[in-house]
Amino acid sequence: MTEDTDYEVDPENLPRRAPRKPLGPPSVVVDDLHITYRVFGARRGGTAQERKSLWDKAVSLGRPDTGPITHVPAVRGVSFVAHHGESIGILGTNGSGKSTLLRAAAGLLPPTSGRVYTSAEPELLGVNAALMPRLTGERNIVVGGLALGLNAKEVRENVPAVADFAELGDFLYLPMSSYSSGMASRLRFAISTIRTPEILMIDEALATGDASFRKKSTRRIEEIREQAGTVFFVSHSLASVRAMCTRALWIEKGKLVADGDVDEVADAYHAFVEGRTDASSGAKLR
Ligand SMILES: Nc1ncnc2c1ncn2[C@@H]1O[C@H](COP(=O)(O)OP(=O)(O)OP(=O)(O)O)[C@@H](O)[C@H]1O
Repeated sequence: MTEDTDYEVDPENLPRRAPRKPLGPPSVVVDDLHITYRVFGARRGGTAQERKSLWDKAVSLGRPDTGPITHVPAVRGVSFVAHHGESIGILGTNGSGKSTLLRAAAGLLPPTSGRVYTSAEPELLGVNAALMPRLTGERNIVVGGLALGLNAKEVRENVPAVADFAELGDFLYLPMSSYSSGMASRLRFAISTIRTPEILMIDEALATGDASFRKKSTRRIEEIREQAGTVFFVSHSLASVRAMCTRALWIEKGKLVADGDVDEVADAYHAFVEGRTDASSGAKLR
């Protein structure tokens, strides 16, 4: 077993994927996207290229302890077109660039080069989605709802349903700092899906939920997809990706090595993490 294949999720516990419908128009177009992080003062030395860059010298000026900037190419030339009505799993081993790709597609990271076009503002739901730990669950629902564009009346009307979906019980009136990670992650999911977003991006949000919550959230994602939204889902759980997605992108070392039917890509990825094939064999699926 490897850390990249989650055997804890019993596929029998997940609802069956709905039959595929004809796809709608494009919702997200990613064109030759490159994202390179710049890490300041990561180490002394650096390559000749790094030492030569005037920009790098300029930003290090006056900081004698700072080594040259290290460039971390997290996404390298990824292109794909997502359509309304698709749910797309993003697979890849640790550090392969999944979260970076998702954050860039959500407009939270500027491309180093390349373009991202979206038909609506994507809703990014992640384990780090910003809720406020000192506020109660109830206040966080209100703040989150307002941030999503609901009016005060709609927010008030939605509080009981969100609290119920997140299974908060009496914790609704306690600060979020007292919540377990599972409870906090259920609340994030419930808030982010108060209204049906056109493009929903989920980064491992379901990983901490128990089997029954995963079932419930999988159904909600299915509803969003059926209402012709596009769902992106980054997860290490192959079972969840297979259950929830119609298509999968597999990235390794920042490059897209496979893009196709979820079962075919998941099989190729599974064989790769089990050490039976190399990543290049997945490229056939593209
Ligand atoms: N803020 C950052 N600054 C510098 N490098 C980063 C930053 N965030 C990610 N990286 C690097 O970019 C690469 C891709 O990271 P990313 O988090 O996108 O991968 P991932 O596939 O989502 O990983 P995981 O499965 O472990 O969550 C990694 O080498 C990582 O170390």
